[in-house]
Amino acid sequence: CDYAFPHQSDIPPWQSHNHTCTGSPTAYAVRPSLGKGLGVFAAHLLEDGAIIMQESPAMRIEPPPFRQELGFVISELGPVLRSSFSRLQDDAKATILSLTAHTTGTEEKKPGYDRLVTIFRSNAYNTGKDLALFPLVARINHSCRPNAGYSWSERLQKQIVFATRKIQLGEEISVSYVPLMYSKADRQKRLNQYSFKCTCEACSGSQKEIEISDERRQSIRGLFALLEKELTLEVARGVVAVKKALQLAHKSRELAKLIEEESLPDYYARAYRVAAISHARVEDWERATMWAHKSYQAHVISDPESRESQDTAALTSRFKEEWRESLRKKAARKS
Ligand SMILES: C[S@@+](CC[C@H](N)C(=O)[O-])C[C@H]1O[C@@H](n2cnc3c(N)ncnc32)[C@H](O)[C@@H]1O
Repeated sequence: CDYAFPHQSDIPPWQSHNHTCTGSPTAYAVRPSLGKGLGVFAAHLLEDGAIIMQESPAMRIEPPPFRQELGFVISELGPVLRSSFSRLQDDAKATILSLTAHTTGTEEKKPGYDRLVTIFRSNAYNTGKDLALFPLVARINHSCRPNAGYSWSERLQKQIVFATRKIQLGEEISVSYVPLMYSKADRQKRLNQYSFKCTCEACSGSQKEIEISDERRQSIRGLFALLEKELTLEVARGVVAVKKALQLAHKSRELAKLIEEESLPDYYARAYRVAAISHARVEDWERATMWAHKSYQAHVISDPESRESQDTAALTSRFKEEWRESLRKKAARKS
């Protein structure tokens, strides 16, 4: 049972230190997407985990405080944007101004709104502490069942977009703009910021399909809340605690299954980590190792040196060691 979990060789070549290529220029093509303006399409078959884009920000700002309920206050955001924009080279300014400014038709009449604010609001990504514009990534449309994920790489100082399942030649590449653990109606409320009615696969199914999807997403939210509340690396001891931990381990598998069934790649790494720790609590080291490694694989795509990659690599090694030790003890008892 000496399974190999070769962390280093799991690192995609484009993420290795001596790899200088910035991603295949032919992985995607930007062209019109019916009813959505421009979109990004696969220029050849993309395997799960394949890099699609790596892009440096054309503009990056440290935003004013995010106000609960209000979001960013335009009177605070506008001056920061204008000041940062004024310092850019002319070609960067032109690229930014060429991005689509999606408006609701009423807000541009509000004080402080201008084209730059609107462009930022409809195209910017959060990199953790900053807001940034990536002109190519900005052409990727939204789906509530996306086929790609994105992540800010602190090491590369780039936004990475990668396939989260196999993407066929000519298929549109999509990411999610909003948290996906909500019902169609709630997602649409959040998408109002981008002023479009989502017609993705998850939103345009039959009434029955939408109900099933809404229920699944609600269960996913509930399971995360339940399991993350109990997440500890301490092994459960005593009949009652073990019984409860076994139930939670079972629920963690249910969570991973629901997320895979609903195709929500943004949550894979998180759900697999929850499953790993839930199985470690009941000393099911084989499953704990397998889930930890799956979580690591989901994290390492975007940045092998991120805190999350390091954390899940460490968990995998630790659980693998426990697994080996438990097998040794079992063999000793038999002999
Ligand atoms: C970040 S931009 C994406 C690229 C944009 N389509 C373009 O032409 O530049 C976001 C805007 O694209 C459009 N969009 C994105 N996803 C969409 C979807 N699923 N359905 C309809 N429109 C969408 C909306 O107008 C939205 O405000």
